[in-house]
Amino acid sequence: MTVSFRKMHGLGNDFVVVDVRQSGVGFTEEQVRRIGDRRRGIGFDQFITIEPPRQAGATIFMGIRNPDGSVAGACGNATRCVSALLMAETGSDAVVIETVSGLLPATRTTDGTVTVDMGPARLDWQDLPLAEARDTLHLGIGAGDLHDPVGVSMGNPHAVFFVEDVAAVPLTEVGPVLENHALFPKRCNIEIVEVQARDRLRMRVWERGAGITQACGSGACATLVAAARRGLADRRAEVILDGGSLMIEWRDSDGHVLMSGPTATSFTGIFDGSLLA
Ligand SMILES: N[C@@H](CCC[C@H](N)C(=O)O)C(=O)O
Repeated sequence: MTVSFRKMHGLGNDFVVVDVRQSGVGFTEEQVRRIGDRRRGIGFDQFITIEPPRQAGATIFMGIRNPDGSVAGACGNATRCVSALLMAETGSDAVVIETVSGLLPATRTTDGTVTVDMGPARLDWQDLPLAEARDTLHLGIGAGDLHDPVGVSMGNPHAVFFVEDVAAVPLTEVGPVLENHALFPKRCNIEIVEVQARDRLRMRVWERGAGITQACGSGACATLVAAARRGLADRRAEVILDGGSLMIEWRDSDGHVLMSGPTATSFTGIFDGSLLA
């Protein structure tokens, strides 16, 4: 059996996308790790499966896995990429992506930008989850010069640290320490953020199960929410990541977070048998 895939990215946050709606093919944790090897496999920040929908109203179900094989509850950049694929397939400018965290409606504008309703920001300590009850506005932990992040769940956990200069933070050192902090029983995505203006935030990310990536859509959403909660930003802002910018809005009426940005396909291919053995 041949299995084809598509390599996509959103601002350099890259994905192997496999459509298993017809074949029903499944991938073990070991296979995902092998495909994720950037020298011996293909390499990706997230491995994405397009599956038949499980809930009424959804166009497809999207499975999300990190290079270490772990399952993730949200991936903003992949949601835009998969939405663009389905829009091309259906000819519609509106689709609904289902994940383990819920239904995410997406729309496309004439310039090709895709906007995803990432759902409500979840702010209770159980939502992340944390190991114990704490106010998510002040988690009170730290590493190196980083201290006291804001906790936000966008269907996956984020801890957002505010700093003077994102370039000065040794993210490869503090990232793994904070990702695996005892306060996070399911580990955590770590964002460091420099507030440049009330509508412009510069962010770098250490992703759970992936390490430093060029962009993290759910992390950009968590960043805006955290900055607004701390009174540092308005409810709509540009979030500038290593790979480019996303526009993020935390809607007043229902607390949903809207993320807008580009999508791209790099190439398509067919898995060699040895990767799936
Ligand atoms: N790159 C993603 C987030 C991917 C999942 C994350 N590493 C996790 O484990 O929660 C995005 O664009 O949101």
